[in-house]
Amino acid sequence: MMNKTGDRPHAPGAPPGAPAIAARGLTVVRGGARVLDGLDFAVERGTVTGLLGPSGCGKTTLMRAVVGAQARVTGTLDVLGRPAGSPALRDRIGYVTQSPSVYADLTVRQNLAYYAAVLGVPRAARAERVEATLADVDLAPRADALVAALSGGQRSRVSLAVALLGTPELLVLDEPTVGLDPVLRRSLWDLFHRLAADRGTTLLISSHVMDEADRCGRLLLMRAGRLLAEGTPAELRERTGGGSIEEAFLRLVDEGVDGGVRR
Ligand SMILES: Nc1ncnc2c1ncn2[C@@H]1O[C@H](COP(=O)(O)OP(=O)(O)OP(=O)(O)O)[C@@H](O)[C@H]1O
Repeated sequence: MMNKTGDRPHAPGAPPGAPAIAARGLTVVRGGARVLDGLDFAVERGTVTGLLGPSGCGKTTLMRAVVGAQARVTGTLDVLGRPAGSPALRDRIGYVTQSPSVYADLTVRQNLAYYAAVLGVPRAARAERVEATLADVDLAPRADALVAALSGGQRSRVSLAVALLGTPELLVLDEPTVGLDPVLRRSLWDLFHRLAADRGTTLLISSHVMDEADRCGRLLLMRAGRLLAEGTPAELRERTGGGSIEEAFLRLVDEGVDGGVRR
């Protein structure tokens, strides 16, 4: 199948089953420091993968590299079978940053209608796609409210809705549940799993809150620009003998697997 730009959907040599993200020796230098330092990992398609680590460990930088928005990236980084940043990936990836990027002086529905047009959703399908997306993020009751009048959590759901409009194959979400109440957090995680199960969407979701770890199918644990471990929550617990992912994380730090001082 050809896409809009006439490109093949997979890079030469990249099999259709290639991981959604494959990194080898991924390194990023910012302000003279290596903020990502030789990361090797893969994110399989159709998974909900959590990118966990303390504030400042490099999660946002990694996500920016994946979506092609980060300068000074070295090593290998393939996304959906193509080098990260390839123009052909643009409408196959949805990226939601920590700061909502929607228009405060438009209503929720007006924002979605505008972005549906920008994203090239056919005119005849737009209204239906907007309504379905409003329902997905649980914002139908606030559809006619100005974004300026919404709470922070509601605003971030409008940004999420914009990313969903394009039906991306890969969704990259930077701390989407920060500051949300537990009920809303649960409903968003349910939505993330539904997207993976029903549409085969791959989700890479960052959080600095370790208690969200068990909501993810797989985890990438980061610290200080390095990958401490990857696996399912159960695998990481088993490997470290820790009770919670937070304990597993601390054990990995103590073991010095991140290249820190070994005891
Ligand atoms: N523009 C910049 N120039 C130089 N260093 C930067 C720049 N932006 C970020 N950094 C540094 O890069 C490192 C990684 O930052 P990054 O934003 O990726 O971390 P993070 O894990 O997403 O943090 P948080 O959870 O607080 O969002 C930090 O040490 C930060 O100080």
